[in-house]
Amino acid sequence: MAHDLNSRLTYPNTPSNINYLYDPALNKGTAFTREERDALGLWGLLPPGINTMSEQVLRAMGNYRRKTSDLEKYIFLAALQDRNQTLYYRVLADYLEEMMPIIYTPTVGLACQEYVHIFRRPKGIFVSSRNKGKFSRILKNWPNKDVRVIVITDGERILGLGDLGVAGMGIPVGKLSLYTACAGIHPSWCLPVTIDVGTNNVKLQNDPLYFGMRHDRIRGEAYDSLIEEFIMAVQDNFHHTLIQFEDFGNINAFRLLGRYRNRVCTFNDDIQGTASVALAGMYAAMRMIGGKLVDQKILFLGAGEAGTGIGDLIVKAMMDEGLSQEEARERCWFTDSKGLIVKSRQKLAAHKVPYAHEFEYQADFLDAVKALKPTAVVGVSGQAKAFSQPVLEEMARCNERPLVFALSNPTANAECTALEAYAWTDGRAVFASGSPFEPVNLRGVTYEPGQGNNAYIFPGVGLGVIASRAKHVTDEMFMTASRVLAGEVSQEDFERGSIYPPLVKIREVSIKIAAAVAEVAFDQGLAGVPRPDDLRDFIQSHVYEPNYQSYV
Ligand SMILES: NC(=O)C1=CN([C@@H]2O[C@H](COP(=O)(O)OP(=O)(O)OC[C@H]3O[C@@H](n4cnc5c(N)ncnc54)[C@H](OP(=O)(O)O)[C@@H]3O)[C@@H](O)[C@H]2O)C=CC1
Ligand SMILES: CC(=O)C(=O)O
Ligand SMILES: [Mg+2]
Repeated sequence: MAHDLNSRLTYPNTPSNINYLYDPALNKGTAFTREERDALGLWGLLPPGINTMSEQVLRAMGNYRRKTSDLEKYIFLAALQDRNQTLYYRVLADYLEEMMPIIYTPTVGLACQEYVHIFRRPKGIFVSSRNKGKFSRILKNWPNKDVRVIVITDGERILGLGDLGVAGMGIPVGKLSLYTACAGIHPSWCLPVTIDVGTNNVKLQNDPLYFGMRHDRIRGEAYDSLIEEFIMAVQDNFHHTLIQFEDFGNINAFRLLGRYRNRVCTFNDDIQGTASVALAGMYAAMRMIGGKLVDQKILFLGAGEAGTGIGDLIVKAMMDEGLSQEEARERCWFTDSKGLIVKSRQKLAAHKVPYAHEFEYQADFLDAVKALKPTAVVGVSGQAKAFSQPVLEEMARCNERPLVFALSNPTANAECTALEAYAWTDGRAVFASGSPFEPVNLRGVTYEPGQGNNAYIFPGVGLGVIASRAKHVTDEMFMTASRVLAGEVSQEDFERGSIYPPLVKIREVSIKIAAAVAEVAFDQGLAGVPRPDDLRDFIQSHVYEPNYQSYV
């Protein structure tokens, strides 16, 4: 008997009637039609009335808005995704602006911090040090065989929140929701992965509810061999799968990008996606206030993945505009936790070395601003409030329109708020932030700053790469994405104070980015399919719309 029960519980090749209700990819809930209820044997398992999807959206939104905290809203949406995937993506598509701060930064950060306490059902694949040698077999446990994009984290640098171990899984899950919501990548093509190599977060290790590996982080060769095993397991199991590295610590991120970028189809979102969205912001800012990229002097607070990633792409973009590499690097300055990066500093990490200029060392950021008089400050340090009133006042003193990008996430880690950026620069700052801020009203003027977040980039780049079956992801693709994104910012956006298009346009923008990225793949000889006559139609043919399929 027990055997019979177990075999019934095993997922059959042909879904049984109950699978149509309990498999989120199949479920339509009260929207199953009469004909489907007849054909699938669903009468009696549902209330007799039949709802349209619009009615279901209305119900979902009512329930969502009744939740009194953002974390509760997150849990509601996660449960909806587990229950009825199509409806989940429909409400995201219809209410993206309202839901983005819940499924993504800032609330996803809180959800990761609370992950082991709010956990209901697993999403994605977990591989750990315990499974060494078995990664390929584990990937075979994933029910979808046609996986086109993986977002993987090892949980070491989750937003600006540090090491969250296996609880970092909320990030790949959230990023892949955006792949579908913002670029229409089919949900069944998406696989979130956490590689659990331990955690150095003592609080988590001591939390009785923690369900990750309770040892310190594996480092060195042992770590590298786990990553290598995973990359090879992906090649064994799937074909043409894009692997996005997300929120790895920089102790590993740069090395892994260097090792894999020309071997498989991969990119690091924090290094390259962030670079692309920041460069787009710079291009758009130049359109907004006039001026040339090559005339900017940019001072970064933070010289890690995001910071030097942005620096490296801006250098490439300045070289495109005629500067030598050396001249371009001289326009980018960095401070890290030890102060201004200058030639005299000893033992700099490799990613910082190109930006160690001959200059007097400054320990303090304000002193660095005073000494260098930058046209732009870019915050990618995870340090809340580091763009203090004196810093912003100094920027406003030296610049008619200072560029102030507070890109650190989540909101509580932003280098300054939107209100601070405008208030301390007499409303003259060109401001963007990694996490969203409410519109600011200052002396009768309303500012609606844009979100300088890689979410504007990775879905479109991913779609272009997937559709063209590109072998590798190149810097030219990210630069192209920056140009397309900047070109989508309208005069109306500038007038409300934004250097990014509104989120309601993100799907349309992502599709344009995808077409341009695919074009680069064809031009660079990296595409794995023949060049289509109409790239736009070709991309569109890969786009999933969250509508119910008919089962009869
Ligand atoms: N808006 C967006 O799209 C994105 C935003 N981010 C955000 O950027 C932040 C950093 O991410 P990432 O670059 O990957 O992280 P890293 O850990 O790679 O880099 C952080 C950098 O900040 C520096 N830093 C730390 N404390 C201070 C301080 N007190 N003063 C000056 N610098 C300091 C570190 O210095 P040191 O080198 O000395 O340790 C390091 O250079 C995070 O908050 C993340 O959420 C990241 C990716 C995308
Ligand atoms: C947005 C993002 O990727 C980060 O903050 O890490
Ligand atoms: Mg990230």
